[in-house]
Amino acid sequence: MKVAVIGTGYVGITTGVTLAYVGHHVTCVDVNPAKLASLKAGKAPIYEPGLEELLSLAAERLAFTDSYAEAVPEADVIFIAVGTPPLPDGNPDLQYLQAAAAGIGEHIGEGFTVVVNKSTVPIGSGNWVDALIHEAFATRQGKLFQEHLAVASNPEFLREGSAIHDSLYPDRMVVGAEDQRALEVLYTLYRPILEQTFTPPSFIPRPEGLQAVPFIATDLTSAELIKYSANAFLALKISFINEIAALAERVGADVTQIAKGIGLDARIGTRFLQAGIGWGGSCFGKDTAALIATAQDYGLSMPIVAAAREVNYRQRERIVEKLLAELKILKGRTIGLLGLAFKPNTDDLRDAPALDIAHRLIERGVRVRVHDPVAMEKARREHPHLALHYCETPEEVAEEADALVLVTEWAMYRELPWEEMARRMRRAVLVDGRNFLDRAQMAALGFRYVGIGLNPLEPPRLAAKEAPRAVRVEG
Ligand SMILES: NC(=O)c1ccc[n+]([C@@H]2O[C@H](COP(=O)([O-])OP(=O)(O)OC[C@H]3O[C@@H](n4cnc5c(N)ncnc54)[C@H](O)[C@@H]3O)[C@@H](O)[C@H]2O)c1
Ligand SMILES: O=c1ccn([C@@H]2O[C@H](COP(=O)(O)OP(=O)(O)O[C@H]3O[C@H](CO)[C@@H](O)[C@H](O)[C@H]3O)[C@@H](O)[C@H]2O)c(=O)[nH]1
Repeated sequence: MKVAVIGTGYVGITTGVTLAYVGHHVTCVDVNPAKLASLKAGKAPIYEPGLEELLSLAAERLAFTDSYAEAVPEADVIFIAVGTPPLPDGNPDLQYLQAAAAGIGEHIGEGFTVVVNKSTVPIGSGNWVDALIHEAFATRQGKLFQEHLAVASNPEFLREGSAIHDSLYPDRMVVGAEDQRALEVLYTLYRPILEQTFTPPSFIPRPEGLQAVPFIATDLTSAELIKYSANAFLALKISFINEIAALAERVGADVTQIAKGIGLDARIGTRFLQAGIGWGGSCFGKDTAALIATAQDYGLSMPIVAAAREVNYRQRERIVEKLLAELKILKGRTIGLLGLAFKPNTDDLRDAPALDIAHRLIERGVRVRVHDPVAMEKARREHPHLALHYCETPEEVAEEADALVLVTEWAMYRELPWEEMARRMRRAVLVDGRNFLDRAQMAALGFRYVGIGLNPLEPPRLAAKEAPRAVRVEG
């Protein structure tokens, strides 16, 4: 099929590249000339594992342009994947969506076209996009008949850092539409993924046992609300375990044991119960705020979602409190942050806890040294006024530091020469904001190790002779 993708951010470029990889002809449109130049040169404009390799494998079926006139008229399916960043009142800024819909309306072709909203948008946006396309078309050449256009919602659930994996092997595919033809076109478009008939790229293998992806066909409004509900639920799962972590610390329990103890109940599930600094990134904060704002428009409050936000943002201040408890005075101290990106395997800094914590420390008179394996250049560019001391290596961050905070659990931080790091520091205080490192090992190396919700005592272990009777879960 011929596909156009409007917007080549994390979602747009992943959608474009994976659809081209499974056999479709895709033209990606963006208004950012730097992104287009990079993509045309075969370079990924973002750090996303596997993206550049897939760009190269699918190159002959991919084109990049800033022209709607080039991409839209011939397309059978047009995806909208522009940003919907938050406004100060929590509502998403829809100006990019509006511009995309207008651009599509001005250039849409004569054949039947499905316009698919992949951006995360407020309830009712599908109908709004439909109206905008008709309006823009009308200014050009009169009435656009309903038989030429169907608008669908196809929310995206990919995670940054594993975007290609999540797009090739999604847990489910959700499509909402009022027009059955749209559902059929999208089923056909996604068939290679739904039925897993494509040959997996060697560097992102198919998960064992995956044979087919559930296809959820629903109405537009439900599809839009599914996206917000999924993100809100995941966000509150993390906030829940962080709330328990705070209590665990007070009573001398261990949150990692609690997460395991509740998570193995299949109704709860072990994933997204990792206590720590809390969530950041471009989606959870924005989407929980948007859900609350939408509910308000309909005269409802969302106390559970609001509480999840409150708990989350409190976690960042708790790091400062832990540093204060260790160092007593913060003014004049040097503190090193390991990791800037909001999670590993991405260079995304949107709502990154590291930047927020750095800001809070600088306000209290701390000198902040930072390291991140991929996000430093972006941080310099996007936050020129934040007075950070960027270090080329983690060892440099440790130099004369009064404390280190591990903010992002990059795999490389496990392998650091921690003994040497401790020697370089003025005080070997280590706040592990992700409970990522081996606390016993760190203590043995001379660190004062502070985690999130951890019992400083090692838990007792079952004697080995008891093991054969039951499945042992340890670690
Ligand atoms: N990032 C994620 O992990 C993720 C996952 C699921 C859903 N989403 C949702 O998907 C949407 C896109 O998110 P993102 O992170 O990819 O955004 P992004 O900011 O990375 O990318 C948006 C792109 O759209 C381009 N753009 C803006 N206006 C345009 C226009 N009029 N025409 C063409 N291009 C235009 C921008 O230049 C940019 O390249 C958002 O609604 C987001 O909530 C994001
Ligand atoms: O147990 C956990 C799991 C995650 N996090 C944090 O939560 C944030 C979000 O992580 P993750 O969900 O892996 O990354 P995103 O790329 O933000 O993906 C989320 O947001 C996307 C945008 O809407 C959705 O598409 C995805 O399904 C949804 O997982 C990060 O700061 C993580 O450090 C935790 O603190 N504890």
